[in-house]
Amino acid sequence: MTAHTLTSNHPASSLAAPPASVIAYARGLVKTYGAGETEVRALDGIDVDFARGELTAIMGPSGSGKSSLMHCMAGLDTVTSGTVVVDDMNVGRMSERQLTALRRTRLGFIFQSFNLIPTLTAAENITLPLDIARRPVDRAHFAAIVAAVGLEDRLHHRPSELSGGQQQRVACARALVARPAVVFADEPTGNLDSKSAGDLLRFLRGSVDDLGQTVVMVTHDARAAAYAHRVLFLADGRLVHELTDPTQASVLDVMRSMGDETEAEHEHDGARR
Ligand SMILES: Nc1ncnc2c1ncn2[C@@H]1O[C@H](COP(=O)(O)OP(=O)(O)OP(=O)(O)O)[C@@H](O)[C@H]1O
Repeated sequence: MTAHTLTSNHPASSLAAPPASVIAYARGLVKTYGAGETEVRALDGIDVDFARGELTAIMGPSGSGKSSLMHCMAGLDTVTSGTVVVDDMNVGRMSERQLTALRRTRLGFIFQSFNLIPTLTAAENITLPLDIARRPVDRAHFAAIVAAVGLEDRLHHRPSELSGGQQQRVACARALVARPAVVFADEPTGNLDSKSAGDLLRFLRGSVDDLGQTVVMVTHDARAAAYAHRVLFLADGRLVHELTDPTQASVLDVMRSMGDETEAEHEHDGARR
């Protein structure tokens, strides 16, 4: 395990070009909501690199900017200032049409609430991004992903006929089927029991280790973060800490040192259950 406090929120590092192993990065990323007295600075000058073929977790107290960072990186929200590059594309300079195309063809998404189409079967939900983009389905890749998430005998079921864990595995398969450059997962285990959460996290980590996928995951859960190669910690819209090869204990230690006692104690109780 390696831990260090980050000091990269300064202008000089904004000029540093990332190495080729970086698939997505932000430089001087600022995101504000509202204006005048009601302005909220959700991201306060973030410099960050996301390595190709790694699972990166983003943690931090409620309101620290985790979702804002993910949404800006994924072209789901506009950037106030700074640069965001994903898969060699400057997300901040793209039109809404280009962003839609980027999200459909180069990015995968997994949300806490699964976001499946209720009238489609599991198989149809999984291939939806390719069908919308009118791209052919690589049947061998489809079969490999479906087998990896253990959904072979559920492909013809609709979401209402699946458990929460199975629905999230469908969402995972959907995120991976188009071989995206990056999968963004926002609290993917937030609605799952601990067994289903463990299954999903093992699968996500496996997609990185076995398929070379890149995954960026926002989570409150120290157990989930321990599946990552690297954990980034946000506070007040800044990157304040980073762990490589984290364990649940090392993540909880950082959360406590950041004063995130409530979350840390909650996680500790959860770990004992
Ligand atoms: N659409 C919005 N309009 C106004 N303020 C917003 C909006 N979205 C986020 N914020 C504010 O920006 C800050 C960062 O929010 P963000 O959702 O990114 O934090 P978070 O770390 O993901 O929080 P949580 O863990 O509670 O989901 C918060 O102060 C939040 O209230």
